[in-house]
Amino acid sequence: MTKTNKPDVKIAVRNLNFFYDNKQALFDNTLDIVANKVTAFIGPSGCGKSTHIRCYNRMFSLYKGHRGEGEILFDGENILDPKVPELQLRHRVGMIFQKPTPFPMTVYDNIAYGLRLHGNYPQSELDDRVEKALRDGALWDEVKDSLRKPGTALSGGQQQRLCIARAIAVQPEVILMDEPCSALDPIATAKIEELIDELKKKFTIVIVTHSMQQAARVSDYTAYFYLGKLIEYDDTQVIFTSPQNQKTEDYITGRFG
Ligand SMILES: Nc1ncnc2c1ncn2[C@@H]1O[C@H](COP(=O)(O)OP(=O)(O)OP(=O)(O)O)[C@@H](O)[C@H]1O
Repeated sequence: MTKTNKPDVKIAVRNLNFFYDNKQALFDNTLDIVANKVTAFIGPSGCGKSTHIRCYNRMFSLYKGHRGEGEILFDGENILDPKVPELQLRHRVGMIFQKPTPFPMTVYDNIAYGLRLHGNYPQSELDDRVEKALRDGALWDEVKDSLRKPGTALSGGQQQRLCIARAIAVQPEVILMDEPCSALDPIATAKIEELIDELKKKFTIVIVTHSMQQAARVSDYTAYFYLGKLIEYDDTQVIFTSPQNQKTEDYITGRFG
């Protein structure tokens, strides 16, 4: 099922096809990402989940020969159009990767980096914004006495929350998360999941996950991909309790994949 005509659609994807040179990786993907909700992308390895979300910030444009066709309407504007400036797009769409990627600098500077890039704040305001981002990233209490330590000295789970805090510091509208917990233990994973629940009040979140339990726990909507095609997209509860497509059912019941 494809969700259409929702008043609070943040990203409307229409007939998205994607090519790595001659190899087609996505086929006619059409779906709506609803604002201030969590949408999970699930499916077996290599089915195009990462390829799909990376189109939302046009990350592929870094590579010659990788191209997306169709439309990705972000608040109505087609962000596949090269006329939409990349810097502006990456400001609006934050991204969290599988492995935490703190910059090789202090905890403070990890957050301040993007703020300095996008604004010219006096020191006291910069301090306030860094603190707010770390609070919103559920990390402040753990790092407030070690802001001058390297970000890379934090634990894996803390590093991932640092990356989330860094992403939200510049106040994006959408946060993409590509398997954000796959390198984390269950306790660190639980903290990120709690945080996701909190963040959706302010941001629209799209998460790629290999864990169906995680998709069921954190998301409002779930999209099932297979071989680059969007097979089914619906309320998470529907996908996990009464999927309409046999392929989805086979996947979520573990008969396949
Ligand atoms: N840089 C690339 N060059 C060529 N083909 C690629 C490239 N990246 C991905 N692919 C191919 O595109 C298809 C979709 O890959 P993608 O990484 O999007 O899938 P995925 O569902 O996110 O997989 P996983 O769950 O393993 O991360 C696969 O067939 C993959 O081999």
